[in-house]
Amino acid sequence: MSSKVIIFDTTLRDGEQALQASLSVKEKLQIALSLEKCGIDIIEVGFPISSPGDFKSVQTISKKIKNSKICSLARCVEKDIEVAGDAMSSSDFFRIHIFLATSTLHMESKLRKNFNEIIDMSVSSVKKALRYTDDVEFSCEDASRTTMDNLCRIVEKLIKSGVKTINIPDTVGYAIPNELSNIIKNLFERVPNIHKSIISVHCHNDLGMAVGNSISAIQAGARQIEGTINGMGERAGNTALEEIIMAIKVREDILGVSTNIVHKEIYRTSQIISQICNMPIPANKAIVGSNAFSHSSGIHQDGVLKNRKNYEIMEPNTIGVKEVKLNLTSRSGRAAVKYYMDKMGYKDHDYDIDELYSAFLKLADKKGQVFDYDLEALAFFSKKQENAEYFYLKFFSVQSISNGLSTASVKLKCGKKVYTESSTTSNGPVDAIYQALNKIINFPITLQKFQLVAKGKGKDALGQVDILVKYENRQFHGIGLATDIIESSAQAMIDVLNNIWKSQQVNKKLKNLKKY
Ligand SMILES: CC(=O)SCCNC(=O)CCNC(=O)[C@H](O)C(C)(C)COP(=O)(O)OP(=O)(O)OC[C@H]1O[C@@H](n2cnc3c(N)ncnc32)[C@H](O)[C@@H]1OP(=O)(O)O
Ligand SMILES: CC(C)C(=O)C(=O)O
Ligand SMILES: [Mg+2]
Repeated sequence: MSSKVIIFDTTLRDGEQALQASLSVKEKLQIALSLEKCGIDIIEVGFPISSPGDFKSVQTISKKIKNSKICSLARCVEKDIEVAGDAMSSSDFFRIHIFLATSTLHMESKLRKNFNEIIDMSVSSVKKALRYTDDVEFSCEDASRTTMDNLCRIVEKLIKSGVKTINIPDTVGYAIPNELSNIIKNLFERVPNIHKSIISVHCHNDLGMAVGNSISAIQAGARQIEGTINGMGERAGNTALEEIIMAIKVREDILGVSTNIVHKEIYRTSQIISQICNMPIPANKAIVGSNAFSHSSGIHQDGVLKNRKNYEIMEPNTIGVKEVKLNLTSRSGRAAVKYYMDKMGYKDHDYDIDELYSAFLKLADKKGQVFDYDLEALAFFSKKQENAEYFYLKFFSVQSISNGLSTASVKLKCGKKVYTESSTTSNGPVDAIYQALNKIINFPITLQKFQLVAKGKGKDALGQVDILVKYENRQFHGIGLATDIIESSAQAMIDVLNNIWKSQQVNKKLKNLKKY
């Protein structure tokens, strides 16, 4: 049996079924290109009979993708198979994926057919598909609720009729790991021609077991895993491919298999797909969540700083994550505070760690998250200076008109003086207000992240804006909270400006100290 597991991605088909609005041709192509770069073996790009738009995207993607195999879905319906073959005709090698339900429940109450009719429909559809390609996959939909006798019977017939890949879907996410691996083992034991095909599984996550089920299927002999990036898909989603891929890599000692994936592309691919599909990734999502490689509690941070392996089972840069984050919160200890001070170039004798740590705890309890520049301010500012905000927004007004132009005016208090400026742009009111502020401050800053979330429900919910800005090779965070989202955007920028200003004052103070 091969030690390679084929990775079959269905983000553009099963994943897209979960979206509130279908993707455009351009968006689908962008996703397909990133999956190809990630080394995905087979990309299921659509279900071309379902709409002219889907046909067009399958056609477009088929012309562009060269290093992954393209695949399209079809029912056991002649027209579906014909349309799938036509849509992919410009690809040098492609797969047609046919499916038909085999469980008694689906046969009786959905398809209204008996099992003999199901076998006939399946075998004749395979024959039709073989006219377009020699690579035909067949899925016995709802296989995990199909009787073992029926499953063995139909699988044998399908392999005989030329199917190269037999897929065993857990369509409704009902199976548990031991059960799915028994189904695969039974197929290997009871179907005489089973070794002429590759056995695949396609799991759904209704009970949160899609990845566990897929892994147990690999252990029982499955050599193709179907799933989606970030686990997107019908209802609770599909097997999250990034989790399977990394489980295979990290637990090679037990699983003894590998994939063709370019691991360093995983994080990037996940981010692209999340953004295009407008499906945010939960912070605690395995592998690709923003917390997956960050450490928050003091004991873990201390352990990681002594030896990363204490709390990291894989290196973040394996999947393309550049930085491990140690969050500075009131759960952090001295080790993390010292780590950030070291990182900024301060030596132990520059500050008193016990004093700094107790000031840090007070600030962390008040502010939630603390950043490196906050530590600097705590270590080198007097109490009075530390709490003083240098910049303060006294007034703003914004006008957006339908030809696309936005004008913003601001009145900003800078220390003891007040300045007024305005700016007009075609990039919307937030950009207009940011430009007006920067006309006054004139800091060479680059906005790296802008995130707006509603805190609460309804029209009067508070809008929280979090921004990340780069200034002279350092990153500064800012938060703004107001019911008016333009105001919260402006407040977030002013928070950043105050943080930069404080850090400049620390630098000035340290330079002056060095003179003596
Ligand atoms: C488990 C899965 O994920 S399967 C894939 C699910 N994906 C989708 O359904 C997305 C795309 N679907 C569509 O665009 C449409 O449903 C279409 C174009 C496929 C069909 O549209 P319609 O012809 O209007 O049929 P509708 O969706 O209402 O019903 C599905 C029909 O397909 C039949 N059918 C379902 N599966 C199969 C199959 N594998 N082979 C043959 N017929 C099937 C159903 O029995 C039903 O037939 P009926 O109308 O004679 O009762
Ligand atoms: C079409 C098949 C493979 C499917 O998506 C399922 O059974 O979940
Ligand atoms: Mg599915």
